[in-house]
Amino acid sequence: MSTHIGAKPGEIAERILLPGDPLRAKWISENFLDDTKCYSTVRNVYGFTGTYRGVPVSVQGTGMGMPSASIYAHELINEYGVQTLIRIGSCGALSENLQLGDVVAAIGASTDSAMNRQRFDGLMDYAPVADFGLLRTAVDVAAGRGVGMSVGPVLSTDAFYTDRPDLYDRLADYGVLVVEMEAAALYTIAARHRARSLALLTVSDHLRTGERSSAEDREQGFSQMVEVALDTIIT
Ligand SMILES: O=P(O)(O)O[C@H]1O[C@H](CO)[C@@H](O)[C@H]1O
Ligand SMILES: O=c1cc[nH]c(=O)[nH]1
Repeated sequence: MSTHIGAKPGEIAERILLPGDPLRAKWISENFLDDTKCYSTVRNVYGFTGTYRGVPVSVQGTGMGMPSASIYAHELINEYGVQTLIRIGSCGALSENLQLGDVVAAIGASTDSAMNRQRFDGLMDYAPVADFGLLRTAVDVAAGRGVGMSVGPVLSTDAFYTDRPDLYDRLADYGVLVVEMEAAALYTIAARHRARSLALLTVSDHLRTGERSSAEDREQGFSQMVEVALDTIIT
């Protein structure tokens, strides 16, 4: 058992999906994986291992925000030997070209978080990016499934509720498609420890139109993204 995960050695697969919402992890384990076992209920942030098309795959909730997601990414890689991590999250659209339910693959993640500023002594702006091989596979898988997945940069923010929407507008001017709260930390930690990571996101809110998905949709409405993530992670 690590500090925040209750699994015994060997109970977590080398391939893992990472939703923020622990109940999304449970829904995925019940509806997409076979032979599942819950390996952790610590803090009610559930983790499960099962198989997908015969390949062992785990799914672990990470909570909301980069400090929480960083703890899970760090312990999964360093204490359980996880090598491939795909975040499957919800996000808010900044681009007018996106609609609720659209899937986005994050090629890179800008951030307002101080975590990497501290990591590099405030002297460097590190550019957190997706693993190219995983991204390429996800693009192929989405195309094969007829899922119109957008690929582009995202914002990983510390604040779900922002006082500075003008800065979101400016980032959108620079091509940032959506806002979420974890990808930058996941990409940074995976790179640091030589693991592979990718963030796939489904648009749950639209910051231009004000549309919002229900809590139930955020928990159980992301089948297309989950299927793309699972086909990608076993390839
Ligand atoms: O749906 P999840 O994966 O939690 O992701 C998004 O939803 C949460 C905010 O509602 C943040 O964690 C954000 O990144
Ligand atoms: O607007 C949104 C929606 C989901 N997640 C976010 O971080 N922001």
